[in-house]
Amino acid sequence: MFSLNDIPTSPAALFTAYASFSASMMLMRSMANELIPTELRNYLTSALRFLFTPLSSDLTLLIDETTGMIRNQVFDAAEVYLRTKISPNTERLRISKTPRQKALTVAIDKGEEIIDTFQNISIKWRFVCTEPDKNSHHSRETRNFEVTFNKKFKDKILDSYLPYVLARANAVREEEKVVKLYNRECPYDDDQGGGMWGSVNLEHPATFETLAMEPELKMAIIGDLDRFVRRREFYKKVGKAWKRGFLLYGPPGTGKSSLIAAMANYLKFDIYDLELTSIYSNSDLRRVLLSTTNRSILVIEDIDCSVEMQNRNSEEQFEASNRLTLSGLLNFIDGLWSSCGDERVIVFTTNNKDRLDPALLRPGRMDVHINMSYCTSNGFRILAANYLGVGGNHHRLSGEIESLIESMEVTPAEIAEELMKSDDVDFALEGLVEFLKRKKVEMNEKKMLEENNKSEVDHQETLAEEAAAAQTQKAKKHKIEDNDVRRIMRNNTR
Ligand SMILES: Nc1ncnc2c1ncn2[C@@H]1O[C@H](COP(=O)(O)OP(=O)(O)OP(=O)(O)O)[C@@H](O)[C@H]1O
Ligand SMILES: [Mg+2]
Repeated sequence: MFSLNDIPTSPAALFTAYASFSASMMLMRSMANELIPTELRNYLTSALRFLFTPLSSDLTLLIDETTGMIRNQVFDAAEVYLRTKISPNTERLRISKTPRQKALTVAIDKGEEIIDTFQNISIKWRFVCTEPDKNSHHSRETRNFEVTFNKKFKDKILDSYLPYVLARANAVREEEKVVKLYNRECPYDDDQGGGMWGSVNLEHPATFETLAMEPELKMAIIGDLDRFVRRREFYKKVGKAWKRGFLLYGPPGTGKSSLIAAMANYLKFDIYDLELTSIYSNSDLRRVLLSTTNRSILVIEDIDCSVEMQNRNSEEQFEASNRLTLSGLLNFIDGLWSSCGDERVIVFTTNNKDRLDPALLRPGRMDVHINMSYCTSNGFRILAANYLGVGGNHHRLSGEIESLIESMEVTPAEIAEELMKSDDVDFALEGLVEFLKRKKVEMNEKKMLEENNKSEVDHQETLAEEAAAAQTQKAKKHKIEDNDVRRIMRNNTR
């Protein structure tokens, strides 16, 4: 029998009693672990906890990592959201980084708590992990978040706070998104998500700020892209596929590919670089296009050269009837995207707009045509700021450079190449002046040569024309002579 006299009073006795109590608890726990299956044990623990917890004013929501086989989006969002809420009081953090990531991911560790406030409501998050059952091969660690707050705010938490967490997480993901470049030639895909496309991170640093283009044109393109991504409902209302086509044309080195990279970096859309010459049939094309994702840019470079795919010999084709043609491609892209693609941008580039198939130019096909042309003074200023860190118009040589640029055809790529030759501003700009002058002389010489050639050709043509005229005259004369002969002969026979 237990009596009050049995209660230990001295510290030593208290310690001994506590030690023996703990030992027997541990023994009981380990016996229970062996005898009672995990599920039942978990159930009993939570039932007992529920029975013995005094009625609380708090409510706790459980957010499991998965729902059945599928990941729970609220869990994933919470994980991202809580990364932004880590306070200096947090004691343990988990750090990770995949090869693709640029920065470390910092996340809370199991058992850690984070206190958040939303509209003056205090919300406690706890990250809970349960160990896998050692006796079962299939069991794995389960992870969930517990969200605890005052019961009276239940509706506000469910209707406003959790949607807010989801939206914030999406925004963070957008910010952190690494734009990818998919290419069918690329042999690997780190994320294993590209299907038949290999991918690498798009490391192209081009942004709209660094692009040498007329500011108005730049603003117009940015405005167009902004409008496009905002207009989901509009496209739905008018029954059009939510896509936008761009045709970029201009000489090599004027920034067509750079503009595509700038668009991708701006929209945070992945790029699918489609090499049409590697596609042999419509079914091939369908498979490839179907494996691209929404919110992406499909790029077909040098479309005028790709048109030559029509001329491949029939042995290379799987079947003649299945042969890939440009208009087939366009119809297919239109059809496909009308039915299953959302928020797609398609960009064609060409060096020769005049050589393009009219099917590509007809209204409604490529929504925006952009002429990427030779460098202007404005373009030079941007390049000088990018490459040398100077406001291009503040240098003693700026005036000379700008008037040279305005008087000739020089591409941004050529200017960029010159500016890269030295870190020394004076040296680089002097080099650029030299280059521009040399190029101008060469261009003038070429022009003169062409003109000479032309006048030589003209002269030859004139000579040829004169010779032809003389020949005609001669022929006519012969005729007259002949006629004369005939007349004389006729006269003679009379
Ligand atoms: N408008 C520009 N603004 C900034 N840099 C540019 C511009 N145009 C060209 N460059 C520079 O020149 C390089 C080549 O340009 P880019 O590949 O974009 O030209 P392109 O028009 O696509 O040429 P191609 O017709 O040969 O494909 C770029 O990497 C960039 O450094
Ligand atoms: Mg290019």
